[in-house]
Amino acid sequence: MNVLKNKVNISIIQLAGSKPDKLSNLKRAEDLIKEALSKYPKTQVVVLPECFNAPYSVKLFRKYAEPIILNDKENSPSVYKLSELAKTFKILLIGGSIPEIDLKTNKIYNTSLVFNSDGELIGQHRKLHLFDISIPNGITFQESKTLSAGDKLTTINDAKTGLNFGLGICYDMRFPEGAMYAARKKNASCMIYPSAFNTVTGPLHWHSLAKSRSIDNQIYTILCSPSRAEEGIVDEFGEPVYKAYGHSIVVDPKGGIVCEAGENEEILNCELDGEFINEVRQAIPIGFQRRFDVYEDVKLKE
Ligand SMILES: NC(=O)CCC(=O)C(=O)O
Repeated sequence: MNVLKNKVNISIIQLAGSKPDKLSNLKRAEDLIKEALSKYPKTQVVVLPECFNAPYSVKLFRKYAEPIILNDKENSPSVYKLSELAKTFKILLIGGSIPEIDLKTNKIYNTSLVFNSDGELIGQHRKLHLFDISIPNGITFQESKTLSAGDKLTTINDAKTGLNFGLGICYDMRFPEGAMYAARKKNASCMIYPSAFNTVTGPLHWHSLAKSRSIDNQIYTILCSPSRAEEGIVDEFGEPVYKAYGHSIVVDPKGGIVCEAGENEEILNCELDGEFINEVRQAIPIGFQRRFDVYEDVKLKE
């Protein structure tokens, strides 16, 4: 089965660590999308990082959260802006993630929204695995202090670009099942993870995780990070709250790095090639060689 018919051109935007002013974060995203399209006019898909519109801070998620209401510039400025950008620039926009408030339950989520080139919301993913870790002398972060977890895996098939992909947010990439589900059950050609690793776990696992998700499933893996400002991501008082790793990256279905950013703001661009996925799958045919007769208990149910 052809997993991706035509090549798809994608730009990954490593935006500056999100500042306390939401509207200026949205403006920065707009400016860099414009720049991406002028540098890479073939761009069909644009990806932004996790929590690109607000400081990535457990204490601040609620303050910055907005409901997902379409066409409501006042109450949902980020949703409005993402839709407008997708439509204006005629792109499939993976809008990083934003803190979302569900007005019915008052719960807060870390949510990624996807808009097609008509500005229509065609998918949304609430971070499924909350980033709760505590590494002695390293980093402690407890998203679950203020966030609730989503309860669905997300795959999105965009008819206009032909891109069928799985969507996760950052820590979700540590759980291989989401990528397995997208690739094996939904025939996705890539996994896209708006992310914000940090300077402790980034050097440890970032590249290995991207390569693992690709090699296991013979798909592309795309990780989009904020850039690493020297002072880190700061709150409204200028206090550092998080230091993002940077190194946004695209890994191909064979596990090779297609492109990788450094630590500063940067735009990556590459093509996703379905033919290459087919070649890798023919050369190393693990898709047909799985022994579910032996490990039935970990089989994804048909
Ligand atoms: N924003 C996140 O989910 C960070 C995940 C992370 O750094 C990790 O090591 O996993």
